[in-house]
Amino acid sequence: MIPKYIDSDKVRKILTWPLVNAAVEEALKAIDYSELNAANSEQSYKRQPPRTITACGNASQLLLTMPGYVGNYKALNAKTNDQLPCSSTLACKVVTSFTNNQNLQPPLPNILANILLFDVNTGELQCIMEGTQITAWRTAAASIVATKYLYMKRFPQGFQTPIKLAIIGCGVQGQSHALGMCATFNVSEIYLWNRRQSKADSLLLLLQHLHLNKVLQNPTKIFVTDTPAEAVREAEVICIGTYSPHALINYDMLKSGDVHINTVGAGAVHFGEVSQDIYDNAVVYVDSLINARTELKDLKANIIGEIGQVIREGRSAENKSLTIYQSLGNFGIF
Ligand SMILES: NC(=O)C1=CN([C@@H]2O[C@H](COP(=O)(O)OP(=O)(O)OC[C@H]3O[C@@H](n4cnc5c(N)ncnc54)[C@H](OP(=O)(O)O)[C@@H]3O)[C@@H](O)[C@H]2O)C=CC1
Ligand SMILES: O=C([O-])C1=[NH+]CCC1
Repeated sequence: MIPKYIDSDKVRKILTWPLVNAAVEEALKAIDYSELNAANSEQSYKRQPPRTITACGNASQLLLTMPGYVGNYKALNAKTNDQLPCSSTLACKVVTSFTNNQNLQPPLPNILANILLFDVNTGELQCIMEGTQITAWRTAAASIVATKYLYMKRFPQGFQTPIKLAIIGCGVQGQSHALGMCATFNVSEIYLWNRRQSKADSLLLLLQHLHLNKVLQNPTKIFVTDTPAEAVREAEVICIGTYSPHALINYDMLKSGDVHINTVGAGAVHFGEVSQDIYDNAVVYVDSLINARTELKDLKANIIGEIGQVIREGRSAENKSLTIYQSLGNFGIF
């Protein structure tokens, strides 16, 4: 059987922020470190082993494999909301992170992804889905869900609470975080910083265009800053996604009071964009403890647990004004 190929145009057409946010919230909720092997033939269950990271030549060229299995789940028909028959999904996301791609002529994304879907009865490969955009949207959506549960829940207005947002790094991740956050929350001000300012300027123009065309509804004041410190000075929510090998923000730069940080980048080592003194003053939540155990083993931080547990138990984040969502990635299924 020749597997079906779903290209990036087809994938892009079905992505909307409400859809992706809801799917990612479900996926985060389903990650449960404590029940990893609780398979039961009657109930829905999942298996998501740790991902593998293979250096291909040097540490700036990586191959990541992210398998996942969900057994016996009942999805809803997106149009009618009717329950579909019970099904199972076996998938593996395969990602490359080659940090020189942006310098090629023409440039390629540094992060490229494909998602493989298999027949659950025979193991045959059924479908290859272009996953580069899904990765950009999914990662931002996970930060959005983390912001909703770790930050927005602190305020009586909840979702409608106006926020001042900082985007540190305006590459693929910075852009998807800016767009997703503005589409989901009431962002009153957004501060953009990028090492090469031209990318921050382009993101400013894109956001202005989307506001003008009413794709983004809430009015947002948009600023490009000269330094990361200026970008975060007023910010209540900070999204940082770069390949920087050293910290770009430290504790003294942050405003006092409630602040939430989504840190998604840093390349081969999945932390380090944020200084040690920020971790010293924060509580940290992750997407997947099983990956954190290896990938964050050198991070000195108060890691409370998985964001999925906060969602499942409906509890608030620890009573601390500074929270961090440390995003590693890894959804074989989404
Ligand atoms: N947690 C997760 O699930 C995921 C994490 N990631 C991670 O997010 C990060 C960004 O990925 P992506 O947006 O796709 O990559 P891009 O190549 O699109 O963007 C990279 C960004 O990093 C900046 N940058 C690179 N080196 C430095 C440096 N030394 N100091 C400051 N800024 C720097 C670039 O600035 P400039 O434009 O000036 O070069 C650019 O803004 C990576 O670390 C990647 O591994 C990606 C996908 C999923
Ligand atoms: O989950 C993911 O797709 C990735 N995490 C780090 C780089 C890509």
